[in-house]
This record gives sequence, structure tokens and C-alpha cells, in this order.
Amino acid sequence: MATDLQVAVLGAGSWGTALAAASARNHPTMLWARRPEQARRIAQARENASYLPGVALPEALLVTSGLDDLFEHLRGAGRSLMILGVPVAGMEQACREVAEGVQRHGLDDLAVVWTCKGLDAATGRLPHAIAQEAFAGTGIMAGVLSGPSFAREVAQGLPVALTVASASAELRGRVTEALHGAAIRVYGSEDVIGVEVGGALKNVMAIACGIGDGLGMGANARAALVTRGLAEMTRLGVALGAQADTFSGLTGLGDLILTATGDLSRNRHVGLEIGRGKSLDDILGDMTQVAEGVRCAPAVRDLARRHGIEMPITEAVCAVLFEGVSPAEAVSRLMARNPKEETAPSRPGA
Ligand SMILES: NC(=O)C1=CN([C@@H]2O[C@H](COP(=O)(O)OP(=O)(O)OC[C@H]3O[C@@H](n4cnc5c(N)ncnc54)[C@H](O)[C@@H]3O)[C@@H](O)[C@H]2O)C=CC1
Ligand SMILES: O=C(CO)COP(=O)(O)O
Repeated sequence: MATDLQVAVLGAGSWGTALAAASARNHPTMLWARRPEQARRIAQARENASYLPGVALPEALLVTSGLDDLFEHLRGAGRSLMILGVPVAGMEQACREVAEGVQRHGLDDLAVVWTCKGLDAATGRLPHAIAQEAFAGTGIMAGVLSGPSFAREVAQGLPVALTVASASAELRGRVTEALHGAAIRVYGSEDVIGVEVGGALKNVMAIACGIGDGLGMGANARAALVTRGLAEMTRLGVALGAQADTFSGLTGLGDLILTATGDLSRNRHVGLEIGRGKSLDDILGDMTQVAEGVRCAPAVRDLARRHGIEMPITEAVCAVLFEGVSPAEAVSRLMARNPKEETAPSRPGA
């Protein structure tokens, strides 16, 4: 392999594994799984049977459960890239482990990109704020990778377009070099906040669309939820410092369309089952993979309230998931809202 870029992927769930497989086709790549048994099984079978059953992983992909192996893999590389494949709940711990590993192994030029789509459930912080705190003083370059991308399709080599956002052009270049190729297009952006808000909120909107479809509300209702959902995403994003244009791109509208309408979506699945009358506990109990929108919805609602931003669809999703409001009642409440101009500002006094 004629490359001086070496790649490490922390987290062997469906997305971490899919990205590791894509990177391993062009660059020396090591995937870290938390459980030794899981790492052994992936390495032997060349398949991640728990998360991506039936998808063959490249022979060149290295697999470990030793965090130090991951840093040793990167040490001595001309340029190095770490991809975090953990959900937002694991972001703080992962960033701390990376910061400690960088110091322990004397890495001085690491780029780290996270892929989680959500907000910290307790504080409402976006992932970049979690990373900023953990990476302070380490010299690590940081950024986010997002966009409409079901892991299974990417792992199968089907075409996809992603966006990497970072203030660091060097990081954007490394991520592009690691993944851009025959089946993956990588676009760059400097709007970290916009990309993160889009990724987090599209999951909440996908739950809403799933609920609507589960209730049999029809295609008109789905289109209305996608469009008004995008308006909510954009309003909150702009209030937090994002560029409005980002929300009509891959990480906004693109990912919203995919997740709200694609049957591979875990968030849409949660909504569908709720709409069909199943309880949230039963739905989550049957799932082995994360549906980020569930924990994210109340954090988004609280953040929006703090900023005085109206987010009726998010409020409705929270009411159905956590306040015992029936899906039908939540729809009635949404429909009973006062008429307004489509592009009217939704912040008191704005
Ligand atoms: N699966 C997909 O199609 C895509 C997922 N994403 C995002 O990537 C992130 C990861 O998602 P998936 O790989 O799909 O999830 P997953 O449920 O398939 O796997 C999550 C992985 O993280 C580990 N993990 C779970 N909780 C953790 C915690 N608290 N601390 C540390 N590690 C933990 C699990 O052991 C597992 O290896 C999510 O934020 C998701 O929204 C982004 C794009 C596509
Ligand atoms: O983020 C995703 C697609 O871009 C995956 O969506 P789900 O988490 O709903 O499966």
C-alpha cells in the first residue's frame, strides 16, 4: 500500500466497522472492539456477525481489543487518523481515552473525527464541545464526519456521499484521503455546528415520521413532517451558530430524507413501532443497536426552550415517548396549532 496515512477506528458497531472496512481497502487500518471475544471473532471470521452479518470484511483490516495496539498502529505513521465509531453516550469516555493514549504513546500529529449523531443527554452539549474539553492542550486536530449513510449499504460497497466538517483543512484532507474512492464521495465543510445539529435532529424527525407512518397518516403527512422538521432543525442550528445553508446539504436535508423514509433506519423503526401501538420499553428491549433520537429528543427540547426556539415536532415526539401522550393525540395537537406564515420567525420577538 503506497500511503503514509494510517487509520484507527475506535468502536466496532455497525458504522465503525463499515468505515474501517472502507478505509482498509486503501490504507493500513486497525479496528478496535471493546470485548476481546468480539475482536477475536471479527478477526477470524472476517465478518462482524453482531452488527453487519453477511458482509465480508477486507483481509487487510487489522482487529484488536487492546487500546494500546491502536495507538501503536498510528505511531510512526507519516500522518494518522482516528475515527470514533461510538454513540454520543460513549463520546466523552472515548475522547478521554484518546487524549490519554496520545500522551502515553507520544503521538503529536493526530487527527480525530467522530461520527456520532446526537447531543449529550444530560447537558445538551454538541459532540465538538465534549471533544474540545477532553482534547484541550493535546494538539489533536478534531472534526465530525456525517451525512446520509446506512452502514450496511456502505459496507456492501454501494455509493454514498459524506461530509467532513472541521476548522482544520489538514483533517478534512486526511478524512477525504482515507475514505474517498470509487463508492464514497467526501465533501468538506467548516460548519461543525451545522453538521452536528443536522445529524442529531434528523433522528428525532425520523422518529416523528415513523410514528406518522405507523399510524397510517399517508405520504402527504410524511412530506409535511420532513419539511417542517427541516425548518425546526434549521431554526435551532442557526440559533446555535450554524450556517442556514448547511441544512439543505447532505448532513441536513440529505440525512433527514434517508432516515425519515429509509427502512434500514433504527430511529424510523422506533417511530413505526410506537405508531403501531408498541411501548417504548418493548421496542428498545428488542433492539441491539442504538437509536440516538430517543435519548436526544428531550435534550433537544430543553436546549430549544433555553434558546426560546419553538420546536413543535420535537415537543410532540417527547410527549409521545416520555409523557404518555398517545400518537393520535400528539398529531391532533400539532394540527390544532394556530395558522402562521410558512417562513415566519419562530422565536418570540424575532
Ligand atoms: N449505523 C449507521 O448506519 C450510522 C450510524 N451513525 C452514528 O454512529 C454512531 C454509532 O452508531 P452505530 O455504529 O450504528 O451503533 P451500534 O449500536 O451499531 O454500535 C455502537 C458501538 O459503540 C459501542 N458503545 C455503545 N455504547 C457505548 C458507550 N456508552 N461507550 C462506548 N462504546 C459504546 C457498542 O459496543 C458498539 O460497538 C451513532 O451516533 C449513530 O447515530 C452515523 C452514520 C451511520
Ligand atoms: O445516521 C444514519 C444514516 O445516515 C443511520 O440512521 P439510524 O441511526 O436511524 O439507523
